[in-house]
Amino acid sequence: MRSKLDPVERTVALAALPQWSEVEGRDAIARRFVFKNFSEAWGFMSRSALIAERMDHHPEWFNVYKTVDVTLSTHDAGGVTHLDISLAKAMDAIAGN
Ligand SMILES: C[C@H](O)[C@H](O)[C@H]1CNC2=NC(N)=NC(=O)C2=N1
Repeated sequence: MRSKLDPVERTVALAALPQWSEVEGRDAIARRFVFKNFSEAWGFMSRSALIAERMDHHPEWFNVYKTVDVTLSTHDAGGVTHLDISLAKAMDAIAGN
């Protein structure tokens, strides 16, 4: 779980996450979530935080009003692992897409 995905695993995993993209110059994936207002954005962050804590795997994120920019990478592994893919899927589900 905490080892980097091989190139084939990575291609397959990212194909299932069309809203996420590779980060330039870093082994990480990122997505922007835009909600109706701050309350919706904060609700998303609260729910995501509970999942992240349960997974012991935490997002890097930046919130301004109704926008949440999320970057996922496994620091221990120095890149994208199955934990990032799982958390990305969970965050998509929480956001409803
Ligand atoms: C001790 C604890 O398990 C580690 O520090 C966990 C916590 N959350 C983490 N989150 C992320 N994104 N990467 C990690 O390597 C990581 N490591």
